[in-house]
Amino acid sequence: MLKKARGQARVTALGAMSGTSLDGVDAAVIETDGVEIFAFGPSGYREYSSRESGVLRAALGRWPGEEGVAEAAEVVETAHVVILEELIEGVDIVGFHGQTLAHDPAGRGTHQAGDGRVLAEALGRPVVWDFRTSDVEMGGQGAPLAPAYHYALAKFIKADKPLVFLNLGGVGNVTWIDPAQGPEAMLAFDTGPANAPVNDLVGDRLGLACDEGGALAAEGAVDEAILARFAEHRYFFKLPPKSLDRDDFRALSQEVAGLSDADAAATLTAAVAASVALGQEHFPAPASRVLVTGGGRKNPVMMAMIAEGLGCPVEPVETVGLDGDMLEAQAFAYLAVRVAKGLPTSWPGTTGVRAAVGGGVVSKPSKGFA
Ligand SMILES: Nc1ncnc2c1ncn2[C@@H]1O[C@H](COP(=O)(O)OP(=O)(O)OP(=O)(O)O)[C@@H](O)[C@H]1O
Ligand SMILES: CC(=O)N[C@H]1[C@@H]2OC[C@@H](O2)[C@@H](O)[C@@H]1O[C@H](C)C(=O)O
Repeated sequence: MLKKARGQARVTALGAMSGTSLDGVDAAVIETDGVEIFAFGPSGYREYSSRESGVLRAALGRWPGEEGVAEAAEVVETAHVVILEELIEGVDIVGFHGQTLAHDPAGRGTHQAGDGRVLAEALGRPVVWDFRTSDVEMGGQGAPLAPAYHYALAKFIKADKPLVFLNLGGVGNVTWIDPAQGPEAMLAFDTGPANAPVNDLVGDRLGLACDEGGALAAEGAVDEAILARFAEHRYFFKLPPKSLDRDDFRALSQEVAGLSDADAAATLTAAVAASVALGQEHFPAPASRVLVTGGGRKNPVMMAMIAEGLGCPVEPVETVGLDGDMLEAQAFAYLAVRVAKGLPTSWPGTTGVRAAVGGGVVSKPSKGFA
């Protein structure tokens, strides 16, 4: 049902994100006209079982048609239907990101597992999906896409000075925003690895899902020689926009293989902070603050190391009343509405695309939802 607000069609949108941490599906409702955010609605989380995350992990780096991909897509679709059905009441449109299995914008493209048509049928709602492909086809990186939403959030919190949103998921990404200018003035890019290498380390060595509270890293010493070599990686010298695949920094994980558990965790955590510090060199002007979203904001060791490398306050998005667990799911709800309205979802400054583009495919259920 469409409601009228401030002369614009106000849409209730449900977004879902299955991130590079491979831990589960976040889903969240927002109300928006595709420009302004009017309200935040309910949200939910569906964790992947160890079997499911194993299926996804086994399909990492694979492309459509390759072994294990159909099974991964089924896992993604099934998990999404479970959590989205819980939140679907009153929802007009769904934004479905899917699970990135491979990302190679300069080569084979970008691959998110999960078919939006399956979800449209199961949920009886229009589903917007495949958000990244057309951006890549138009010369963009296909990522990050959250900047459009970050811009709306900057307006929502009434920011008046340049600020940065930093997402610490499996991979890190930043959006630099000058609220005095339009979205085309944003600069966004993936900073480097975030939680994925730490998760892989503690998973492989200790059977843990993550370094809870950064406790292991806190006990260790950073290997400065490994960190210095990491900072020489050619990625950091590339001008943004630029993006990463989950495992593009495999060499770093191999380098810490000879360290103790604690020293390896400390070094991988310091590498996250070093990438953010190197990233800030690219900002068009200094940021007044960095607002952190994603699971890494719950790691105080990671947060302290990042703050040390930046010259401004580094705070979780909760400081300004936002939900850092659901922000990306909200972003795909917001992007779905933008796609449905023919508004751009990325710009030359956010993905390097040749011109502002609205990516995404809209799939409608075969049986009537107007
Ligand atoms: N309490 C905590 N202590 C330490 N780390 C944590 C904590 N909570 C979450 N994390 C880290 O955050 C990760 C989840 O982050 P998030 O949900 O933002 O990732 P994602 O959405 O999968 O990733 P992406 O943004 O790359 O798509 C966990 O896998 C873990 O590494
Ligand atoms: C290809 C892909 O899925 N990239 C993700 C990943 O996870 C974080 C970072 O790398 C970011 O570029 C992106 O996700 C967020 C939601 C984005 O597009 O903004």
